[in-house]
Amino acid sequence: MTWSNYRAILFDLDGVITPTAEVHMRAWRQVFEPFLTGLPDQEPYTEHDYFTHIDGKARIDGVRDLLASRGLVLPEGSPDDDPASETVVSLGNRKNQAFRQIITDERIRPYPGSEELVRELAAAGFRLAIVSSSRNARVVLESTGLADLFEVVVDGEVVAHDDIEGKPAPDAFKHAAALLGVPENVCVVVEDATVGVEAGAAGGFGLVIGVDRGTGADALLAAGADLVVTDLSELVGA
Ligand SMILES: O=P(O)(O)OC[C@H]1O[C@@H](O)[C@H](O)[C@@H](O)[C@@H]1O
Repeated sequence: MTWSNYRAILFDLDGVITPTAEVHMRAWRQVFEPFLTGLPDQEPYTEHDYFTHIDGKARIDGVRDLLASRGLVLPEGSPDDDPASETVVSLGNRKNQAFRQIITDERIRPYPGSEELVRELAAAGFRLAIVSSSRNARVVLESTGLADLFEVVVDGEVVAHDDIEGKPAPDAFKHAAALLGVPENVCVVVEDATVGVEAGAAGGFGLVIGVDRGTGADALLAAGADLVVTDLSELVGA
C-alpha cells in the first residue's frame, strides 16, 4: 500500500494508538470473572469471551452481548444505577470504575510505532481522526501527547449524544469522514477489533487496515481487512 492514494486516516484508539485494549480487557475481567463464578452452571470467563463478544463495541453492547452469549438476561437498569447492583447498566458502571482506576494508577503512553506513524502522517498533511467506541477516549487520547494531531474525534460520547449507530455499523467512521469533509473512498480505516474492521468494510472506505494485537490475522481478514499488520511501525514510510 501507499499512503499517497489517500487523504485522511481514521484511527481506532484502544489497541491501535494506545495499549489500552489490554486495560479494557483487564477491567472487563475484573467484572465478569467474579460475576460468572457466582452463578450456577457457568463456564469461567475467558479472553475468548472478550475478543468474541466485547472488543470494539460500546460498553453497554459489550455487557448485553456477553450476557446473551451465556443465555443470561438482566434488567436493563438506568445510568445512575449503583455499580454493586445487578443490571446491564450497573455491570457497565462497574467496568468503568475498574477502567478509570487502572488509568489513574498507570501512565498511558502510545505504542512507539503508532506515535511514529501518526507524527509522520500529520507532518505530511494527511487529515487524521479518532473513531472509538469508548466513552473514555478523550482522557486516554490526552495522555498520549498526540491529541492535537487529530482534527476530529468521534468517540463513545459523540456516538451516544448524536444517536449514531455503534460499531460494527460503519456510521461512526462515516461521521468522522463527513466532519473532515473528505470523501470516504480516499479515507483509510485502521482497526484492531473485528467489529471495527467490519465497520470499516461496511462503509465505502478506500482501505481497511487490521492491526493484530491478539485477535488473529485470520479473524481480521475474514472481517474484511484489506491487509493486516502487527504494529503500525510496519506502515511508516509506505
Ligand atoms: O467503557 P468504555 O471506555 O466506554 O469503552 C467501551 C469499549 O471501547 C472500545 O474502544 C474497546 O475496544 C472496548 O474494549 C471497550 O469495552
